[in-house]
Amino acid sequence: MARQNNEKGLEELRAARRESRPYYWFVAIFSFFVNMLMLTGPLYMLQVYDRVLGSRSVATLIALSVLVVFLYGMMGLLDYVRGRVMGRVAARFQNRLDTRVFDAVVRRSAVQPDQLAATGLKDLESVQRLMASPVLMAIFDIPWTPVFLIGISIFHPWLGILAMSGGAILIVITIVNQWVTRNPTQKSNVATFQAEQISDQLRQESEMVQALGMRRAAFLRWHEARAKSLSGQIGSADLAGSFTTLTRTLRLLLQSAMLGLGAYLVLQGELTPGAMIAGSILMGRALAPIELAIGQWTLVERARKGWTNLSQLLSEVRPEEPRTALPRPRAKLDVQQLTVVPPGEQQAALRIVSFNLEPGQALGVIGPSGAGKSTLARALTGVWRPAGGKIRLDGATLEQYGPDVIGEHIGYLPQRVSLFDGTIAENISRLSQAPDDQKIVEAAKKADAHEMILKLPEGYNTRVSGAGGRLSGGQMQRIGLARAMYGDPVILVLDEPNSNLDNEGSMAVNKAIRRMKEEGKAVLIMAHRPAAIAECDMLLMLENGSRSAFGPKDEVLQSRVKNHDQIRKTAALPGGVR
Ligand SMILES: Nc1ncnc2c1ncn2[C@@H]1O[C@H](COP(=O)(O)OP(=O)(O)OP(=O)(O)O)[C@@H](O)[C@H]1O
Repeated sequence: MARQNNEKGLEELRAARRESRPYYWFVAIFSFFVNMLMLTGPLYMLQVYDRVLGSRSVATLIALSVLVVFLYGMMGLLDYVRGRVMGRVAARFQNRLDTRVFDAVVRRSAVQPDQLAATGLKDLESVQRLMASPVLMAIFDIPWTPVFLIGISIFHPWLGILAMSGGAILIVITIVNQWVTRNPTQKSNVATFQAEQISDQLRQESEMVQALGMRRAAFLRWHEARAKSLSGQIGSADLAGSFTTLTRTLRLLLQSAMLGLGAYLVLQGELTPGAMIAGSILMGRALAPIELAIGQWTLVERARKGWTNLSQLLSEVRPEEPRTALPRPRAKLDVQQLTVVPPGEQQAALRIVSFNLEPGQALGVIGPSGAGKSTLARALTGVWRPAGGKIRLDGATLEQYGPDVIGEHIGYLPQRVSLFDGTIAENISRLSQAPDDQKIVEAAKKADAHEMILKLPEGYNTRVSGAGGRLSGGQMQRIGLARAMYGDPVILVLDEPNSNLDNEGSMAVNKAIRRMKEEGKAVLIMAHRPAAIAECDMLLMLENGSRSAFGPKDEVLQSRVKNHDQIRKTAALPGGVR
């Protein structure tokens, strides 16, 4: 069932892997020669024992040795080249999927920040690591194992039987290893991930941890997760280690057993001493790839899990369809019967809400905490998709524009502004590859942040961090407003713009709203405070996710006052509302 659901993602991963098919052939052909050249050692041994020692010819020994040096040199070269090719194939695979996986991670994190989203990029890296590792090369070598085993059988059938039984035991150990280590490895990976998450969060909130005297409690919480992760890691390393030791010991034992059996056959006159030594070496070569695979099983297991996670992520977050480019819209917003269900929730946070906004208007969205104001802002900026109803910008639904284009047309100032590591200019230009200085300054001026930025030590080149660094809450909000206005959007969505602002800051926001209106654009302001709706012409009241009033500001306010009076009067009557 899960396989079925992941089919689309699997197909994408396989397509990316298929792109390097010619290189796999190249590596397979190189592997053929490498494995043929692996016979150099046993054949040299055979010749030295059976020919050189018999004939006592130094010249033959020198000639053979020169040949062996050359052949080993060739083998080393081919092995090195195939390793480099696979390293590049792995990098190519990762490169091909980087954009797609990154996009899927960002889109999923916005609506469902779960483990699948958090580990997406690491999952891709784990697959890439396996592809570039010697384990994958071992897969190209494993088909040669039977060939070597047959080679041993040619020396003597009994030697062949012993080698094949040894090989069979190793294969059984590989299967048991995979079966036994899968769960502990996965559990340990999950525990490690949780410990990392806790430490990341505590680091980000270090100020609060310090200020509230939470250091000890925070440490204990992290330590508990860390201890779980460590014990998980030790457990799975112990398990993996015991299998590695078991296989290594078994291989050494088998090699000696081969020698012992070979010696017996030599004594019986059924085998030459050269064949005895060569058989033992050949068996070592035959079983080496299996031993390598077992030794590196954690890598294989991590990549396998990564592959499954990626296929699920890519199946659930499908690529965006290419869209026909639409002309720059007018500031006409039409919201019809909008219902929004927060990701992972059953209950709608907005229910059948309709309203419209014309160019040159500002709409205040007010209502108590939890009424659905931020939910509306997220839906209008395309972060959360409507579960029902439509949002139309100048006639076209938001999906018809595509997420990046929507960002250009609808500027958004979230309730909690956070900046990215970089300069203020880079932040205002939304980390654009080709930032336009003129547009940056223009946006800052519109947000009335220009003077404030110039006063900072390095002006627009002042570096800031995720949490703002040296900036105050109000300064961050003004830079957030400039970022929202970068690129001249037609609609501006401001979620609680005044929450961190002083009087001057609030006036700056009001000025920005006035200017947008004069330019024929539209603004939506989600607000608690009356100061924030001073510039609004229209008012939308939300209560418990539903529209309780919508219309010109004064009318809505008056009707609310009337209602209020009415309620008060009713309450005053005997038996009225108490
Ligand atoms: N990410 C989320 N996941 C699940 N539920 C959410 C999420 N965000 C908001 N909600 C729920 O949606 C409802 C509306 O929340 P919303 O943030 O839109 O309210 P709000 O009017 O903006 O409140 P405030 O004025 O306090 O910011 C709440 O019941 C809240 O619990």
